[in-house]
Amino acid sequence: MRVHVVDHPLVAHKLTILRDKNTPSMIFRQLTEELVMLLGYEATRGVAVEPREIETPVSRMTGTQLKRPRPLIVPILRAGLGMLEGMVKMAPSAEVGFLGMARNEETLDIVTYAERLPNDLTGRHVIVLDPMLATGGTLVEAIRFLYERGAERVTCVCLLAAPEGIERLEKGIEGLEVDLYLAAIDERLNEKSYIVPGLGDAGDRLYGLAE
Ligand SMILES: O=P(O)(O)OC[C@H]1O[C@H](OP(=O)(O)OP(=O)(O)O)[C@H](O)[C@@H]1O
Ligand SMILES: O=c1cc[nH]c(=O)[nH]1
Ligand SMILES: [Mg+2]
Repeated sequence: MRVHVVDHPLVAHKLTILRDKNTPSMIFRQLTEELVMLLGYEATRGVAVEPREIETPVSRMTGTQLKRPRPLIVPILRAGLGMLEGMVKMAPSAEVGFLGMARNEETLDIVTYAERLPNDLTGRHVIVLDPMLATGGTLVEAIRFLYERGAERVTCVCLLAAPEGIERLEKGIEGLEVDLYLAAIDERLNEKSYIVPGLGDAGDRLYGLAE
C-alpha cells in the first residue's frame, strides 16, 4: 500500500477548522467538500488516460481523455457521502456506486447494510471515499469486497487516519494494490477507538446524531 499525506497549507487550514468542535454542520459539510477537491486532485493523478484527436480553431492536435471504463467513485455511507460532491466536481464523468457500512460502536464489528455497485468491476479503477480510517476494519472490508468483484485498482481518499488503522489496513489487504490519500495522520485511537485528536464522529458532524 502506498500512503500519501497531502501536505499543503490550504489542506492544513481547512482541516483545523473542520476539527474544531464549534464548527457547525453547514460549514463542516462545505469544508469537507473543499478538502476532497484538494485531495481528489492528488488522488486522481494516476487515472488512466488515452490520446484523443481533436481540431482546435487553429490546427489538429492529439489531446488526452480519461480512458473507459471511467473511474468508479464509491462513498462509504454515511460519512463518505459528505465527500461525494467534491469528488464528482473533480471528475464529473466518473460513475458513482454506493456501499453502506457501519461499525458497531461496542464490538467494532462492521455491518454492510447497503450495496449498489456494478456486479462486475473488472478493469475498473475504484476511488473509495470515507473521511475516517480509525481501526481500519471498515476499509479492509470495503477494499476486499471491491477486489473480489474484480476491481483492477483501488484508491482510497480519507481525511484522517490513525496509525493503528493504517497498520491494520496494510496487513488486511496484503498483496492488493492500494493508494491511500490523507489530509493527516493523527496520534492514536482512544479507548473507544475514536481518532485522537481527530474530529469526532464524522457522520454525526455531517448529518446529526445516528440512531
Ligand atoms: O476504521 P473503523 O474503525 O472501521 O472506523 C471508521 C468508520 O467509522 C465511521 O463510520 P460509522 O461506522 O460511524 O458510520 P456512519 O458513517 O454512518 O456514521 C467512518 O466513516 C468509517 O466508515
Ligand atoms: O474518530 C472516529 C472514528 C471512527 N469514526 C468516526 O467518525 N470518527
Ligand atoms: Mg459514525
